[in-house]
Amino acid sequence: MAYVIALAGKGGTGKTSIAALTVKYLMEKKKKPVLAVDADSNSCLNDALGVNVHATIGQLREESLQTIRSGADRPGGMSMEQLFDYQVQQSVVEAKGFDLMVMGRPEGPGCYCAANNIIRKYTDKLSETYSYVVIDNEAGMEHLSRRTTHKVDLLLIVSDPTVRGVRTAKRIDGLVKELELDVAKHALIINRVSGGEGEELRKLAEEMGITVAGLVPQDHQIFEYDLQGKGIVELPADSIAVTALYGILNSFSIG
Ligand SMILES: Nc1ncnc2c1ncn2[C@@H]1O[C@H](COP(=O)(O)OP(=O)(O)OP(=O)(O)O)[C@@H](O)[C@H]1O
Repeated sequence: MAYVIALAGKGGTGKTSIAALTVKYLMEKKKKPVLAVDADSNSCLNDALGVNVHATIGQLREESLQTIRSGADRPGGMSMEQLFDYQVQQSVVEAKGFDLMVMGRPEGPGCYCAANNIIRKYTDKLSETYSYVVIDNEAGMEHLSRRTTHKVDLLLIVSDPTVRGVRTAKRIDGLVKELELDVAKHALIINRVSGGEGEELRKLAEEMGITVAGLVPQDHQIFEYDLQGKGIVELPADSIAVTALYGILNSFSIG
């Protein structure tokens, strides 16, 4: 069974960037198959990973529904479920060192939940094939209550370096307990820290009863890579964000 790391946090905190750098860490340090799952319809994990996506779960679901409605023949007489399983396997982007599955932007009533259920089912199914799964979750908290991520070894909650950010993180932290989610460990990363505020926010978070995993600094190289359209998985080892995050991840005993 894979070791599952999920990322949560409100939009714009750098959750997707931390997810991509976590994939980079696992590829470099563990050298075993990694599955990245973009379960956030608003984020672009593929850009951070520097790969193109040809089909999302949302699109595949739409296509399958159309096949059912049109009564068209299915290849090899496959059942609808077999066809969809096959398509999902085909949609997984195979990159150097990791694979990627994307939820996309499901349209129409009920589609969001359906796509979420599909992604959950396939994450479970595929987690038997991979040693590590990294899930970039929906921004905000409602996804946790939908239990997109039901077996999670490590949940990293990402906050920006603001008091409001830490308070939002506290709400997410509280939900983990309240909803009795299947999360073995959870901790906060304060991202984009550029000065003394990081330590003050760490203190505030700890006073609120949140476990702080560590601080990741504001890194100009991330901006440069974004500007050049390069995936941040290519960041060099001397990147200050990479160094800080690797230190944080080393502190967890990731199997
Ligand atoms: N440590 C960092 N240093 C510099 N820039 C960063 C850092 N972390 C993230 N960023 C930048 O902040 C912006 C938001 O990051 P990202 O897209 O990862 O956030 P997000 O929380 O996933 O947001 P959303 O859910 O809206 O996509 C991006 O432009 C990203 O390049």
